[in-house]
Amino acid sequence: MLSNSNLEASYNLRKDKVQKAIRDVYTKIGTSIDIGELAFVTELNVVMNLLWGGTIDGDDKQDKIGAEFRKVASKFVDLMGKPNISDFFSNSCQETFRLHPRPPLLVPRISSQSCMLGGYTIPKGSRVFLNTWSVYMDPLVWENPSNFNPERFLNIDNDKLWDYLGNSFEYLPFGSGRRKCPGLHLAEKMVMYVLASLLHSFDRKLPEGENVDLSETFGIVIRKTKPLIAIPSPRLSSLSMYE
Ligand code: HEM
Repeated sequence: MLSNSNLEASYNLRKDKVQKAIRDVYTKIGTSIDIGELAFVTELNVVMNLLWGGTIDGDDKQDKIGAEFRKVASKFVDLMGKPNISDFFSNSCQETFRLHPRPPLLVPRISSQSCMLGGYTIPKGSRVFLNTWSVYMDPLVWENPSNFNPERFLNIDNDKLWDYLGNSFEYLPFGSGRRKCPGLHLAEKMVMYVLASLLHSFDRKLPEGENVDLSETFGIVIRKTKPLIAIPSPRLSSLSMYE
């Protein structure tokens, strides 16, 4: 829309609007004029004319520009209504916590009284391990559970609150109840902040001949079997921005 050729094509329109502004000012000689408002209104008039097109009689080019502007503007409005990159980023963290939970089992609990759970009797005093990893990999709970799909957390069609507070039993990356992770708010912010800062500040590549290997080794916490080694290079325009 604002390419040189399009601006060139709208030269007559711009000239008209500026001339009109000059004429207006001329009629107000000797009085005070708000220059900022004048410039703003003139620019707005040009844009509005481009937006609705066909301002200059019989000039096809103007119609084309108007149509193009409308297309761009409607795409923009459409985009504004959609979840943005920051949603996608936090959804990516949520999905990472699901697909790669740090502790596969929550802290063990002891049942304070006998109860029935999923058709099983849990006698009073039993030590209970909650295997959240197997919940996250259960196709009855998560569609295509082994796929990395941040969009599943977008909450568009479902009323689930996918937060970290431990209220949805399908998703407990920081546990639930009185023994849930006391570091959750710190961890939530730091993971996002550190990851976003790294992505913003550096490009990265793998060492020669290496591939990304996501295999994991089970334990009290799940670890990557092979550490991820990446070679960073600066992305920001000036080295002083890293100080
Ligand atoms: C991404 C980072 C982290 C994850 C995914 C995570 C996850 C968890 C999980 C699942 C539990 C078990 C909760 C339960 O059984 O209900 C837990 C417990 C715990 N976490 Fe974290 N955690 C993280 C970071 C932290 C940090 C930063 C701290 C401290 C500053 C912390 C301190 C603790 C402690 C002390 C417990 C034991 C709580 C208890 O048994 O009462 N964690 N964490």
